[in-house]
Amino acid sequence: MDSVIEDIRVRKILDSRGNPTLEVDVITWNGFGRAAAPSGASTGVREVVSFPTGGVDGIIEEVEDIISAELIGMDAEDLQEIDLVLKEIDGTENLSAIGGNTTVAVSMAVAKAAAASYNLPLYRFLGGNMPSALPFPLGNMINGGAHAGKNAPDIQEFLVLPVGADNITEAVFTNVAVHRRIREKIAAKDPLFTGGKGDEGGWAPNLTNQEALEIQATSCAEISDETGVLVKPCLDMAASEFWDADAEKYVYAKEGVKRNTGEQVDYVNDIINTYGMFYVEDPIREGDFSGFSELTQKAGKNALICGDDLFVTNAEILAEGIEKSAGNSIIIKPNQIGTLSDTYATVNLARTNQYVPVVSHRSGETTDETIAHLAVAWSCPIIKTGAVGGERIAKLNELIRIEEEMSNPEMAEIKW
Ligand SMILES: C=C(OP(=O)(O)O)C(=O)O
Ligand SMILES: [Mg+2]
Repeated sequence: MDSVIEDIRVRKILDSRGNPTLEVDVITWNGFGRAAAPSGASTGVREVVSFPTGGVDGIIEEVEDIISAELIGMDAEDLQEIDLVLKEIDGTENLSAIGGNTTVAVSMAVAKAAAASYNLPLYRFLGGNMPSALPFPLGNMINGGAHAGKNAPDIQEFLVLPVGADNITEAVFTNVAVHRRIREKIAAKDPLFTGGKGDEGGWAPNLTNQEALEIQATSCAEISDETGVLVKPCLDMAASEFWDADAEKYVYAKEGVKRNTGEQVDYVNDIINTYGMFYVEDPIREGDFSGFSELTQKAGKNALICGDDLFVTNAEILAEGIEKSAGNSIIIKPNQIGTLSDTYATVNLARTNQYVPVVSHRSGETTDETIAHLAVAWSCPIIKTGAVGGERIAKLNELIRIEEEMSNPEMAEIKW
């Protein structure tokens, strides 16, 4: 009774790039949940469709009525059933009728309303009896590729992971210390650097990939020494973005270098060994399971080889990856698959096969903090959600609050 849905509101709001997105309110007899959908710039081709043709404006008039007609009167606790109804309302394989961003915002708002109906925080409602592990924050330091201007590096994200942090506060402030140090080093190298940032709050400098790698590595080493908290360099290469399908080469425009798949595998393996990379996401283009598998064989003991565009949070595609030993980690973005139930199924499959699940933001975000709760509830040991910027710190600060609330908090164990 407490969690029976009484009303649903859908509105158009801004995301961090200034694009429209959807926010959904779900009101139950004794609770309220609000969630908003993010959006990607370097999206995987097998993701569900965010919005149908016409975007948010094309659906905003009718979608509230369509969803309300089915969901009002249902119990928000029955999340799996509600997710099935959402998929039925859409009626397509890839959620292209009402959009995966619509379904995911409703799905998350329903879960939050159910939790609120019983006065529970979302991480406890979903995670059961008192989860106590906090994820390590994978913080974005330098932006390139589709997330920055044309003079920035080809590699999309230079990230860091404070693996030596004892608690979440120490972890997020260590990341910020590296972020500041990196700015100083960029400015020392390029007197014209304006301090401009990319979509996820990392610096957007006029540097080659090589220069950015050096600055990232030395900043990590210096901050590790100064703070005593070991912080490791990581990357999201988003390699599909610079794969030339006709030439069958990875095109590094900044350096004027082209690499075939074998050369790309060797290049990434060298980077992992040279800089002690802890984590490399999408080092190989989407669809190339064998390239992923070759790199995982070479480097997978030393580093996490993570699939984002490769897996698109889809359990069926992950199953194919597991069978082919492609990667040892997976990015988890709820709006790539469209509902919380399907997101959870993918996390579960990953965990039972020793793939490290990394809950992630999108490059276009809102101040919605839901993913912080998902990472804790589902024991995902890493969360990728930037280091600075209002829409990024919304999640990081929520983790600080969650840690404060726990009776015996500890940092998660990252093992594979
Ligand atoms: C967060 C990412 O970017 P986007 O949201 O643009 O896919 C990513 O590629 O991991
Ligand atoms: Mg990615």
